[in-house]
Amino acid sequence: MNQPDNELPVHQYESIIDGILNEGYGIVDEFLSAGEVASLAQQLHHRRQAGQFRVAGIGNEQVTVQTAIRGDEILWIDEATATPDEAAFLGRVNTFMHYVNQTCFLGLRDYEFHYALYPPGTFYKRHLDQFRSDSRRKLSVICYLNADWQETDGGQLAFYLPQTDGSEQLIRVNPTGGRLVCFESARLEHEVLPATRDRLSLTGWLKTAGW
Ligand SMILES: O=C(O)CCC(=O)C(=O)O
Ligand SMILES: [Fe+2]
Repeated sequence: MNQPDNELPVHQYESIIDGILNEGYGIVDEFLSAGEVASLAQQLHHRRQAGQFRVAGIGNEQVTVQTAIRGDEILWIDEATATPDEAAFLGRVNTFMHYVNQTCFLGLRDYEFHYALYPPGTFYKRHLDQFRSDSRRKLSVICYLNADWQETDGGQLAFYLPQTDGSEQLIRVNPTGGRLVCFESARLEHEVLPATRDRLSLTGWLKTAGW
């Protein structure tokens, strides 16, 4: 998955940044190839079968589990125990983060990522990703690991885009394998709709330094 500098997918980075600036969110397809999606999905399942996943919580410390708000199971990726594919994914995100810093001056320094699996019927109600006590989260990044996702499978990511007249526009994005979605963590309210099959992703945040 490592790419030499002269082959960086700069066009992908540019279209993500353009999307965030112009629409409030950026999307690129094929951030990961079908083969990469398949191997990361396999590693997710392997780790889940090994009992490494936990029901996700709400808030910084992930202490409160409230399935009426969110029903996904997650596993934070630890660089020390990452598989080569996981490390390569993080390396790619790191390259994107540095590109964003050079072009947008956001001062991003760090990132954190977890696998997420939403079993059928589970969801994540409308929310913002930046918690009161952690303003370091600047950009939310989600990369989907679902082969052959169909519209009828549900599980869309819904964005609530504020309009100048005070109304909201609802945008629905399918969690198509290989697709990467990125938006400002403090600004864009969003929701995960229930699906009829397992919904897999790598979700994370690009963060500034400090507290
Ligand atoms: O999986 C998604 O599409 C979004 C997940 C999300 O909103 C979150 O984990 O905060
Ligand atoms: Fe979120």
